[in-house]
Amino acid sequence: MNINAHSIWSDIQKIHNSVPLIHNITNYVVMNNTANALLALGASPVMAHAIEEVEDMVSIARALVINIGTLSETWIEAMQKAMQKAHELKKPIVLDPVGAGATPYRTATAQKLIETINLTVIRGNASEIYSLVGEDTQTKGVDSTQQSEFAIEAAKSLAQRNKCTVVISGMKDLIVNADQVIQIENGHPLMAKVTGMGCTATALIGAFLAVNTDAFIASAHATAVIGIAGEIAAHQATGPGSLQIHFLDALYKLKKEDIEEKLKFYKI
Ligand SMILES: Nc1ncnc2c1ncn2[C@@H]1O[C@H](COP(=O)(O)OP(=O)(O)OP(=O)(O)O)[C@@H](O)[C@H]1O
Ligand SMILES: Cc1ncsc1CCO
Ligand SMILES: [Mg+2]
Repeated sequence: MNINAHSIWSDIQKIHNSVPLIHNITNYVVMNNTANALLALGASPVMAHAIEEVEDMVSIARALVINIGTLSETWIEAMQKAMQKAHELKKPIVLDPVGAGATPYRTATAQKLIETINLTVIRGNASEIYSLVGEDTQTKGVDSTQQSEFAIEAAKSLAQRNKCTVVISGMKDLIVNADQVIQIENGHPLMAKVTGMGCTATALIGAFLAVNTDAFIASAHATAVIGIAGEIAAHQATGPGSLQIHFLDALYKLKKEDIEEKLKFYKI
């Protein structure tokens, strides 16, 4: 399977034209960042975690984004309820296992959510993905202690076992399913100095899943777009503060020519 500027642009246009509602159950830290990124991309975000409304919200949404960044018991219940409804209605679900591998509670919760139903995509950094297959690793809070390649076998087995796509983010981004791997080399180190860039990648994957039923390609497209927008933003920014602002503007103003010029990916 291949991705190119044309296939990425075609998905972006579908997002612009259909403005898909993306239901996010996400953490307090990044709610504002990920909602703004979804808007800049052309999607329509809503953050809703009350157990009383998650089924109704997911029923009108085109994709569900689950993020365990600031979890507690009632949130987990709401996540499971939303996931079950999404599954019933055949809507795509993307999980961000934030901090899995940092505490047993986070690792066990992420694993429990994965077992709840078949997810469409799981995206995390290398430490988080590695921890999901029961391997002992130390995630440093929400940050990875490993390079992306470290988690590739874990990602493959996770993808195979759960019939899903797995995205490992970091300096290199790896898009993994049972029988193929794409490496995307867009992005900039300054992105790791802004909280929630990974959570933003997960939310954008949600938007691409809403318009593209091929989860592997949709994930690769979203990952390339965040990397390219991050690269453009980093060249204009003087530090993490201005990077955030420039990132939203770059995402909003992204052109097909930018993708043609900057897209860097390899099949491995
Ligand atoms: N050193 C780097 N070089 C290039 N891009 C990077 C680098 N580090 C992170 N990125 C990019 O930043 C984005 C977030 O990836 P990262 O692995 O930092 O997520 P994360 O650890 O889940 O972050 P968070 O928990 O803060 O949301 C990805 O798009 C990734 O490609
Ligand atoms: C810093 C932080 N802590 C919990 S969630 C979050 C956002 C980045 O993952
Ligand atoms: Mg993360």
